Amino acid sequence: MQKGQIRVQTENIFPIIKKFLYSDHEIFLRELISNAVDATQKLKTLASIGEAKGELGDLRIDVELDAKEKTLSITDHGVGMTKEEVDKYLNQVAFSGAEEFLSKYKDANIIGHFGLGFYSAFMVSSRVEVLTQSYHEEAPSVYWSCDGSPEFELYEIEKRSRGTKIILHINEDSQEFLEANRIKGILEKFCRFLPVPIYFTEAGEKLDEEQKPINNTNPIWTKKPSELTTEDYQNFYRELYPFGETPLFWIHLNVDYPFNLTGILYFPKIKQSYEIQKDKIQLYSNQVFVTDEVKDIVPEFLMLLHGIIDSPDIPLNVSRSYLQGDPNVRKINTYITKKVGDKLDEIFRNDRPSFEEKWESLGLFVKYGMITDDKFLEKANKFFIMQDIKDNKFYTLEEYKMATETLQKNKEGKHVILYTTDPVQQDAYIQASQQRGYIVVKMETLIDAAFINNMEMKWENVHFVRVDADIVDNLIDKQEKNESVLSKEETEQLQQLFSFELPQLHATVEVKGLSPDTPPVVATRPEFMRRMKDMAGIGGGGMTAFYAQMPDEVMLTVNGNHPIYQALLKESDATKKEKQIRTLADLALLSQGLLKGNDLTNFINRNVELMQQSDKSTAGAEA
Ligand SMILES: Nc1ncnc2c1ncn2[C@@H]1O[C@H](COP(=O)(O)OP(=O)(O)OP(=O)(O)O)[C@@H](O)[C@H]1O
Repeated sequence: MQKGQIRVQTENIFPIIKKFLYSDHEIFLRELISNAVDATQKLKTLASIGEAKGELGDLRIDVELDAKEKTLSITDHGVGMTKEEVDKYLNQVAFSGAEEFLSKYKDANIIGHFGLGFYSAFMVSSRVEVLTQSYHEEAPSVYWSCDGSPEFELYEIEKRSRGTKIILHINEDSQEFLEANRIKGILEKFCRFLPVPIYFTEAGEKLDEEQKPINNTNPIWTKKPSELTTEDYQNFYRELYPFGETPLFWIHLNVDYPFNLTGILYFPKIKQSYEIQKDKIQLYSNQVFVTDEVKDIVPEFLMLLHGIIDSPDIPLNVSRSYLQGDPNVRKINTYITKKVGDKLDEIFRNDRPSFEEKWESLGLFVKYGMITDDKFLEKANKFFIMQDIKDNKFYTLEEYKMATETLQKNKEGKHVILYTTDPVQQDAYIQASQQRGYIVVKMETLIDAAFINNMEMKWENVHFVRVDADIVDNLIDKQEKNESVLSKEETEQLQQLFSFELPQLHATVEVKGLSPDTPPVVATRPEFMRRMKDMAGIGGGGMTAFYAQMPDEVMLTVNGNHPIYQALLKESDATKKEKQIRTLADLALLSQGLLKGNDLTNFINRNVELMQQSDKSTAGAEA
């Protein structure tokens, strides 16, 4: 029997491991099962090149819980270890790097706590025993045991069958790991797609002939896309997210150079932007679950996708801040972005109707991507589409520019994209625009305000104008003059009549000669101010908070050419004239949703009164 001291630089590493990984003790099981899987895969490789002889047998891994004995054991039928190997791997290797270990794990924000390996067993055990038989048949079976102090025992034992059994004597602080449900939960989380079948049993439980492994050893992302059907992809999605709706489509990732990455990304169906859940992508490393916090690994805008990424080339034992600078991670980011762009482009070109049908969900990813990622923007410029409110027709940017070339270019030669954020509320303005032959597109989602601001900076020669930002004559700023039929005196008189106080509003009045079929008063809200208020509304920081405090800005354009003023200016009853003027202004405010509370009540009362008066006068005329 060999007794000895484990060679460590730091006297006792275990309390330190415990301290650093306090919240993540459960990963010991992932580490031990990963080792068992590695040992099994190694054996298969050796057998395939003729180095391991004889029957391989059932290469399963068994996790057994004995709550009475307070043990948890993991048994594999892999390569096993000789006595020399146990000495080399379990005694020396893990401990020689104690200092390196400590410096690595000082940063608590480590991605996967990977590479902690066998010694993580001591986080939860008061003693660890190893019984192992190497695939070299002539080598004797060995026993190793250690209680977490640097002392260990190592000796030969009676011949066992090939493989390794690790017995953990669960310590006082870790009794939770003696609960079957806790263990099942951990297995479900980390081992769901491991490539070797894993079985869980409790001591005393009757052995079930039909027992099924807890894992799916052959998840579809490891297969070739050509072998898979639509149904396979949809079923796998359901396996991952049992409550999810059928995804719109998916991308099968598969590269082996210059880095190794496989996986499937799904585009989920989204109806409302507030439904978006980030952190739905799971990161795996050789089929071992690592994390579902993929920030820094996946481009920000693609965090809205669902699915799985499996890459052994993402460094997992480093801190997140380090990860951003990692060249592999940067390449992976670029690759995924490119793949997503290509896929969208492909669907757009091959099946535009289906692309348009999915735009309600897709639009969100695409716009988010265009805002945050210039490489993606380049691609997306070709398949980004906008929908005409009139006939629901979709336009790409180029198509829109072409369709509006003659009517919607302003005096600087910029293309003016007219949009609505609320087709019901802005109906009057939309109709006015459409009468001019303008194309008004929908920009109704939460992301659109930011999107518009961004694209005005990124797209050349494009200017967005909300359909109610100005009177229809001025929406496309062409600097054309409208002649007014009113005399200078009449204009001044009108200006005077409209200059009453509007509480809570900052109103500017202007008398202009518009076409006679334009309403008598049009209320508009200047684009810039309104955007700032919208941004403040969704919590934009900085100056937007200041704009939130400001009263609503409104421009009242009085159409001097409207026939109503001919009669109104001649009205001798001053009160009646005042009331009518006020009502015209209120109607305009009403169409902008700016008439509220007391003003709205006054408006109603005043109108009823006006109607009664005209009733009386007609009644009087009849009498
Ligand atoms: N179940 C096992 N069967 C055979 N060999 C094993 C087994 N478990 C551990 N070993 C040996 O012990 C070595 C050290 O294991 P440990 O888990 O500490 O590190 P590792 O697996 O090499 O790397 P990682 O840091 O990724 O876990 C392994 O490389 C392997 O050679």
